Amino acid sequence: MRQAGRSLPEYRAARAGVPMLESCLRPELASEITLQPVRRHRVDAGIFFSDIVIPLRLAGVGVDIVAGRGPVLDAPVRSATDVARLRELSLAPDALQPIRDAVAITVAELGSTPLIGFAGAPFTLAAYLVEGGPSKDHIQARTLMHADPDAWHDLLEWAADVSGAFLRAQLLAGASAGQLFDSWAGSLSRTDYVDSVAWASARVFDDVRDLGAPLVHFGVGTGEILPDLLAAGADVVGVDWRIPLDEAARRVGRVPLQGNIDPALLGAPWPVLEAHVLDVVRRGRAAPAHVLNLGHGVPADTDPEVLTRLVELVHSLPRP
Ligand SMILES: Cc1c2[nH]c(c1CCC(=O)O)Cc1[nH]c(c(CCC(=O)O)c1C)Cc1[nH]c(c(CCC(=O)O)c1C)Cc1[nH]c(c(C)c1CCC(=O)O)C2
Repeated sequence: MRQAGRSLPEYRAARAGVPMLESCLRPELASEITLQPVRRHRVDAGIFFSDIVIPLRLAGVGVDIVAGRGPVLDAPVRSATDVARLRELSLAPDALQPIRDAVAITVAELGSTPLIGFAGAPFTLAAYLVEGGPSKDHIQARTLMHADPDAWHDLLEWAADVSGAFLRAQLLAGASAGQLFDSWAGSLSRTDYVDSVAWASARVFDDVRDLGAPLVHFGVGTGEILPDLLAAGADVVGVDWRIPLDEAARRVGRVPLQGNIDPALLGAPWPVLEAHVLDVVRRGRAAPAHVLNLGHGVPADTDPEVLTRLVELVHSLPRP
């Protein structure tokens, strides 16, 4: 349950006075925040507390996370010249040390509970880099894709390499699985995804495949491209809340699925949420395996008791 920590008072206490990206780069703090929701909700795996823009920051890109808004760049990357300047930046071997340290501390504390590592997919990172911040339709990024295909290629290649290094560092330090978040891939036509984006996500998976960890590929609004997310090299396909898992299984074939509780229902009365969770579990049986989670992040105002109760409900169900 991504950003489960954000709804916790202990998260807000730990983060008090520390900027978001700074908290990701203090290994003891990042580890503590990763462990908080695992301790409280007794979920079956933790997700590493970090952010998709951390490898950009560590490579020297001027980026910050503005509360309530998201990642904001000092200077957007709009032209071939901007891309060439970006490509002069790279991750120094030592730059990822705080990430390795945080993962190592966390894995030691978690014991037999697995840790999921993650990275942002090149398109989603490019969407932030080109737009300079969060945007609705990622128009400028999608324009650059067609206006200057060579610059687009070079931008995605660079993003794939820093993201791949970020994910690889987590897996080498002890994370048990890796998830690639292409949060904004749903804004692309299928043709654009297949022709101009999928190769770069495949490049990230290729960077870590030799490590043998299961790899999850997730995007928001990606019902039309689920088979393409699989084809990029994933072992598991993540599904948002928009299509039911039995339909997702029909689209991707016999592949493990992850998903897809609608985050909006966390604020609904318990019987409504309970019926929804049971329906998700029932439809998930159409896949050969199902990793139950939310279709997207936990809303910050979610009552933590609801999350704990949801986990208890799922643990009480008979295993297939
Ligand atoms: C697009 C994206 C980002 N970051 C991430 C994505 C991809 C997943 C997705 O589709 O949501 C991924 C991410 N971000 C974070 C994690 C770590 C795991 C976790 O805490 O759940 C993960 C896996 C921490 C975080 N990343 C962020 C927070 C919230 C910080 C806070 O409010 O305290 C956390 C816990 C901030 C962030 N970072 C980003 C956004 C859009 C925001 C929200 C801005 C806001 O609304 O305040 C970029």
